[in-house]
Amino acid sequence: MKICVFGAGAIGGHLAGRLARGGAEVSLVARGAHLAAIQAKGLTVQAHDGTHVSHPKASADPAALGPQDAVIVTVKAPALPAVAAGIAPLLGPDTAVAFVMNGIPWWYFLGQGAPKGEGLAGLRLPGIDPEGALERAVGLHRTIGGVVYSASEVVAPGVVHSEHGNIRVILGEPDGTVTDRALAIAARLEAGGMPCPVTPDIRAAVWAKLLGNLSSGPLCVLARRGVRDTMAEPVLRATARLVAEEGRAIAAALGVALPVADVDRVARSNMLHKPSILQDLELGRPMEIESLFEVPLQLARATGTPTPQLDLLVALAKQTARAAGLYPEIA
Ligand SMILES: NC(=O)C1=CN([C@@H]2O[C@H](COP(=O)(O)OP(=O)(O)OC[C@H]3O[C@@H](n4cnc5c(N)ncnc54)[C@H](OP(=O)(O)O)[C@@H]3O)[C@@H](O)[C@H]2O)C=CC1
Ligand SMILES: CC(C)(CO)C(=O)C(=O)O
Repeated sequence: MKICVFGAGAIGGHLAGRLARGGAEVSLVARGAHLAAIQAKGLTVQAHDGTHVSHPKASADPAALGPQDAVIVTVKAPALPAVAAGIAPLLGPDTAVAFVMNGIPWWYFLGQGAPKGEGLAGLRLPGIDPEGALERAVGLHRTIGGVVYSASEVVAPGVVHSEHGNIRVILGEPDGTVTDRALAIAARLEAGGMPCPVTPDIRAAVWAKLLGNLSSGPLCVLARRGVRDTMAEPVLRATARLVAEEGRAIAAALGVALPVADVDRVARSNMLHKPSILQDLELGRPMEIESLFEVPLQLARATGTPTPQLDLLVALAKQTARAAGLYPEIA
């Protein structure tokens, strides 16, 4: 099975390594020093189950890789317009495109399985897919939703480190059907050591993961410390739980009933890992503020859900991003 990972940084690198181990004909789109290192020395993935080096075909130019059976998109959300502009050469008539990323995805309100509430059905999210470029370039018919649990970082060009063994990808079609194409990608990931259930309710999986990003992201950005160090301050751990509860309330208002256990899980999180949004701040890279924080808050407003903790923390996180030149100033 030919699978291309578009944006093979921390997560994409980890997945590409797993796919290679699982016997897929894997290629990747990357750039800069990371690409040069992969081309020269291969892709190294350091994980709980060992260090694995693979040699996938790698290019900055999708045209050099050609049509695929599946593409897995693992860029940060601000890079999605570039994916829209560049993905065409990877697409054949039946190519599936799985978006395995954090945050509210561009397709959330589209298609059969989407929320039907007033003002929500068919809602486009221009903060995530400006001018619908991705929807046009990929289309809902190709799209598979994805969520990933893997605390990962590019620790040197060509080298991805993943912190713990509690890893998994969850795939799901936006319309809730369990398709052969999703199962085929999942089988390749599983063969490479990445558990990969295919769910009929990918929107619930999106929110269950997002609770973690909401509860730890803004606080770690403000503290500029990893999860464990940030949450060592008891008030901040208590706040993380309140924020997760607010996220759960937004999800509920959209028809996604998450168990309290999801709040418990994220409120207990004790990983050393610096959330990827903090990695971006520290490295001066565009931050995923829209898909992780802003859109959830817009949905809170649209559904009349109070989110006082999140309002304050996201406002402060945005100011931090602005001070670093990584988020637009208020006009
Ligand atoms: N890191 C983590 O622990 C986790 C991250 N996630 C989510 O996974 C997604 C990916 O995050 P992560 O892997 O950390 O991000 P990274 O920044 O590490 O990886 C994205 C990669 O895509 C590359 N890229 C972006 N645009 C292009 C382009 N046009 N052409 C070629 N390469 C491109 C980037 O290159 P460059 O660096 O040059 O911009 C980078 O190497 C995000 O949604 C994130 O929130 C989810 C769970 C955990
Ligand atoms: C912190 C973590 C692992 C989970 O919330 C994450 O998703 C990220 O680094 O972006």
